[in-house]
Amino acid sequence: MIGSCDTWSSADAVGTGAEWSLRYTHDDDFLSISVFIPPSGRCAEAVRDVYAEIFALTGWSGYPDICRLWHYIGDINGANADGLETYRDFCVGRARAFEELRPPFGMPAATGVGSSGEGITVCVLATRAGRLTAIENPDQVPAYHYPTRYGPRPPSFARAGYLERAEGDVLFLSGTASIVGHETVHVGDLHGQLDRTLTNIRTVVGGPNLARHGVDGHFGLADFDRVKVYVRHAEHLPAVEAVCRAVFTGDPAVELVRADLCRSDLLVEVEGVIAVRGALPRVLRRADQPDRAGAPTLAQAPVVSAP
Ligand SMILES: O=C(O)C1=C[C@@H](O)[C@H](O)C=C1
Ligand SMILES: CC(=O)C(=O)O
Repeated sequence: MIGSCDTWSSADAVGTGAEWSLRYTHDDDFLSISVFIPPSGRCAEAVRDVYAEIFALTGWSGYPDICRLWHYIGDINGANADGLETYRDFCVGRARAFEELRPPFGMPAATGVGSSGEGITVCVLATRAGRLTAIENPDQVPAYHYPTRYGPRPPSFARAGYLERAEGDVLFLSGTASIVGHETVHVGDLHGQLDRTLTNIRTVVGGPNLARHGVDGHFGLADFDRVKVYVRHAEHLPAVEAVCRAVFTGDPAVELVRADLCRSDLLVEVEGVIAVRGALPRVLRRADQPDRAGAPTLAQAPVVSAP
């Protein structure tokens, strides 16, 4: 299973290019970046440096707001050369980038899961149009405030991001799991973790929570246009798929993949996207989801292939 990012093949891509270690594609509204960090004994410094490149590119390219990131981390629960879990090493580098470089946007929506390949693949979606609001969940401690029992530096992401734009708003839901406060709940219980994950999602996208963030909207599981589910154990995939297809009833493109997760006691994680008033932006559609005009599109959402 290799973490990878789709790159655009759509004829609508305005441009593609490479800068430093980054590859990018952009259209009128979005900049899509992908970068691979080769495996090493420790990753924090390389992660910090790659994030510095990402912040620089989004800055001078005129797409200043990072609205979504995906991180596919080889051996995510393994130990680095110092015995620190790889994910925690990754979080140290990312936190340093945010603290030292202070990007102009709020904490972005993100996903951080395992990849059975080596190294770290980072995919970024940035925009220049619209107003981006970071969304938190009142039932969860913001990840960037997690205590040090989860690592020397906390993860740097928001529970969701809400992008208000003239063409139609977009809600980006971060990878969401069975965490209440800052603790994993229902350890060892797949259905308990899935139920809590779905409850967290309903809370994040519900009207009262969005209103607390100054966003006018009320959504539920049936409003999702795309859902991606990461499941730690392959034998759990059928049961998780049955539940997800029963609750995400808005005919979304539900994808399930086997993947390790950022905490060794997590069994399942769900991310998604909601298009508000209109179609999903082309960059967010799956390759097999032609747009209404029938033109093929290639979504930015990365592909984490099953083993
Ligand atoms: O570290 C992240 O960016 C992250 C990890 C998981 O909690 C989940 O995938 C969301 C984001
Ligand atoms: C671990 C996880 O999913 C979170 O921090 O939200």
